[in-house]
Amino acid sequence: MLTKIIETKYEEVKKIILPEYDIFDRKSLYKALHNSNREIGLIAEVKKASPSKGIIRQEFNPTQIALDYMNVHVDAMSVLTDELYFQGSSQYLRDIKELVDVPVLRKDFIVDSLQIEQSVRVGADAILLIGEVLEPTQLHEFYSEAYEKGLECLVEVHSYEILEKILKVFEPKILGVNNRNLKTFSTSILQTKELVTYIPPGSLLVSESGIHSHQDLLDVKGYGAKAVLVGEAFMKVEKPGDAVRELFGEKINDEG
Ligand SMILES: O=P(O)(O)OC[C@@H](O)[C@@H](O)c1c[nH]c2ccccc12
Repeated sequence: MLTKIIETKYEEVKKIILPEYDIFDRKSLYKALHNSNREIGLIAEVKKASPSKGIIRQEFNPTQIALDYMNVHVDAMSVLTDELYFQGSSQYLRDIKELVDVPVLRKDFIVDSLQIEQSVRVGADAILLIGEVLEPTQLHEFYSEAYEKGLECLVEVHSYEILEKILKVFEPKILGVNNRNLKTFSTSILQTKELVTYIPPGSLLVSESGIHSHQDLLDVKGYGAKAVLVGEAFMKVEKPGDAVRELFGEKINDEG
């Protein structure tokens, strides 16, 4: 599946028409997670569908979801912009960026530097770079290019093998362990536990995917994650904000 997604990306990149340059007030993802409102940083995801789960949220109103996330003070938001496989859109990201005052991560499969410029112009504060998709030197080039343009990167890996290769080249400031194997789609939060000892002390560790319960949250925090990236658990329920509070074991009262 990953191979197919990447093939599609290379085709899409050929057809990119860059939007007009616009001015956005960039926010730091690193700082937001580092100075989290909670015991562990939270990136809340806005995602309608995925190749592994199909449609996750039928009634999908991205700005409404973003407002709901704002109400419960998430530290950052992740917006899927891939259209074909995740039913996302860069327009969703732009709309959300204009509405919220937390950093917005563009969740897509970056394979070409044109997509970085596109991310700048649609208002992203950060982009995702996937270790399983890019060669380490290429990833590092994209990383530097993004930072030069005022964007930050979440560098994601699933396996130790890929992490090791990347760390030979550089140490990303924000490092994500994706608990989901992008080839098989199976998730296990133990992936975070397994890789945590190899994460450089200067990198902020984000545990991504497959976090559903308060216990999962406590577990990854116990392993040493400094932040979590959660999508499905919030998207499945009518009010994503309620699910945020539930995940953190916070009391939900009707007035709030
Ligand atoms: O919905 P979940 O299991 O909470 O996962 C969120 C996020 O980690 C996941 O959407 C994701 C992580 N890495 C990705 C790369 C591409 C697309 C999506 C992803």
